[in-house]
Amino acid sequence: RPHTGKLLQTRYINDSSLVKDAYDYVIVGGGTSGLTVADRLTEDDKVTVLVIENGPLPDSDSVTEVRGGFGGFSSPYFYRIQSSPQPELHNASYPVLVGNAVGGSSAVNAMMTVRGTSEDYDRWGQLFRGGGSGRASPWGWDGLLPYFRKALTFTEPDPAVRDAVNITYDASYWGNTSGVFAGWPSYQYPGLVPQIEAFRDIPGVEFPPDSGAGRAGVYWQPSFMDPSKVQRSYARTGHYDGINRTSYDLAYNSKVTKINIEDLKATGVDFQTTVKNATQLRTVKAVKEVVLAAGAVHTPQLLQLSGVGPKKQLDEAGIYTLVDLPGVGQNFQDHPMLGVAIVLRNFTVHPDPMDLIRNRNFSDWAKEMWAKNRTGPYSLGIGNVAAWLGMPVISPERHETIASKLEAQDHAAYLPPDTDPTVIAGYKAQMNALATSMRSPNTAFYSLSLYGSNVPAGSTVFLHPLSRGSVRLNASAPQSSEPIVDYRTLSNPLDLEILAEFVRFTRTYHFNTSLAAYAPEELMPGPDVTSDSDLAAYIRRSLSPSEYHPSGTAAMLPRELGGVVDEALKVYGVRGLRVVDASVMPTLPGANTCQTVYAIAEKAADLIKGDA
Ligand SMILES: Cc1cc2nc3c(=O)[nH]c(=O)nc-3n(C[C@H](O)[C@H](O)[C@H](O)COP(=O)(O)OP(=O)(O)OC[C@H]3O[C@@H](n4cnc5c(N)ncnc54)[C@H](O)[C@@H]3O)c2cc1C
Repeated sequence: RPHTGKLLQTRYINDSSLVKDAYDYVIVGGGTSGLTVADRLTEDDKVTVLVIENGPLPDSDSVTEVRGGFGGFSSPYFYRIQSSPQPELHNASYPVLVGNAVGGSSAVNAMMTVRGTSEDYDRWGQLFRGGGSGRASPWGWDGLLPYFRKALTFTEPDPAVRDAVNITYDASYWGNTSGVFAGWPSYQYPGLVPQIEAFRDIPGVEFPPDSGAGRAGVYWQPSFMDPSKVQRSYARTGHYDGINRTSYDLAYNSKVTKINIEDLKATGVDFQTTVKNATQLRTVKAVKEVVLAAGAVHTPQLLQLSGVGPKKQLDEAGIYTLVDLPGVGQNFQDHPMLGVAIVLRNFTVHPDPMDLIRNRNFSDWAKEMWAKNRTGPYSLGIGNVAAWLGMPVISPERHETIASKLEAQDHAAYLPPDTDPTVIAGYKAQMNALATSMRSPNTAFYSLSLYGSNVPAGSTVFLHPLSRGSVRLNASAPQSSEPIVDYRTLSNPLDLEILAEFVRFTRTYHFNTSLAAYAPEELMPGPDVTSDSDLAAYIRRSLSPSEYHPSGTAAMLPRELGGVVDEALKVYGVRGLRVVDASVMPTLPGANTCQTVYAIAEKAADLIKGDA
């Protein structure tokens, strides 16, 4: 057999002949959620699990390095997918970034570790309870908080850095039992302090005690970083490497092509492994369950390829429909980003991030600190402080009007004409829930990360967009091509009105607070761009549809609301099949998605164990 002893020892498999015929659970996708669930299930040594991962096993500093956070678009560990042209954005097409490696998107993300507010998760429960209290739901804030705690091991920041810039946190919102770490860099820029303080001049802005408190406001958040190694901490390091269990196999460079479903029960999967340009085809059986963890772009693709999805679309692709489930691939959501650039001409707080380039003494010191003991500015990722604010704070004057307009909309008009009535009903329920959230200060719609330089802020992020996109098979080559990803950005025109309020609020933050003393000057969109129509034109030119948080395409919703999975994450109409990844989020959380994915996966593992 063409394998090496080394591979057997580490239990990473890249030769499918080493895969056994059957496992208790077959997990599709060795990413953030897949490895978390696999680790937890194999804590019982009688349980056998195979994880099948399409991507390679990276051995690269580009994955582990924390410096700067997001490593750019050119990583070899992304799928190569371009969105369909976006009609509301001058028909531009955008890269759809998702990780393609052991560790999935957790291996390539920007390492910001945040969770949404309590209302974000209570809303999930409400959608199952006709708008009633979501708090009582297993997926409400109270139901999820134990899993947020379980998902990460929190470590405290260095006291000197903490005191220098007033980092606040409350460890009671965190846990210490996971192999995935939430850590802190050993350096922060001093300019962050006045930039945080300026928010005190804005009515309604709160300063919650911790990023994990479930409350909107301005707060510090850790990074997905192993503080002792000062390296990325992710699903692979936390839930696979170093875990010595012979019951836990991981086949990489291996693509699942189909879920096998017999008599409406998932019995296993077909997959192909690429070894030295040769392709091996295999089938493996799942004695108990097949668990989908392929992410929000590929999980719906795989369901559709296996005959579970909207019948009309499957017919077009020549795929026999086993279960007509109209919600599969619908309800696609991501966080759009809009640049607003305002420079503070008199801001002279140093060192600042530009000094790494401009100031020789500072950059020499930074290099020395890093070389000596991995401390200093090079231990900083994308940043650790941001504002997460609700619409009553962002737009005290207009939010009520926008919420009322949302309730009065003919919601079907903003989905494609052939949308199934159940999916429309789900969209309406979501929009009504979001109209309520728009009136609450504790659902963050807007976020702005701070960097401590004379251009204080990054892009504004739209945390609860109203537009919904889709992921569907490419009917001309369903098996061999990537799915068609359509963000449908700005398809609900109220999104434009909300984004215009974001620009106006970002101006307020720079010009009407203590930052005004630093001589702000607006570079983008520019001081003359003030009317609704000029702002809309700017937004259409500048908006990016994605912060790389694809979600919602196998939504946990009642079936009559276009749902794909129930509250136990089981796919409607098929036994022995669950989804455990970002696809199940019915609405996005008002936060980057990775921490929520870990919490969903931790909870999923308990649900699966409970049924075994
Ligand atoms: C560039 C980037 C930056 C980001 N920054 C942040 C951030 O700073 N903070 C944050 O909280 N979130 C961030 N995110 C989002 C976050 O990382 C994701 O939401 C989360 O990791 C998704 O987890 P998942 O389990 O749903 O999917 P993934 O982790 O993507 O895992 C899916 C896995 O399934 C595999 N797969 C797919 N199809 C198949 C198949 N047919 N057969 C076998 N395997 C398959 C994939 O290769 C992949 O490894 C970022 C994401 C990206 C891409």
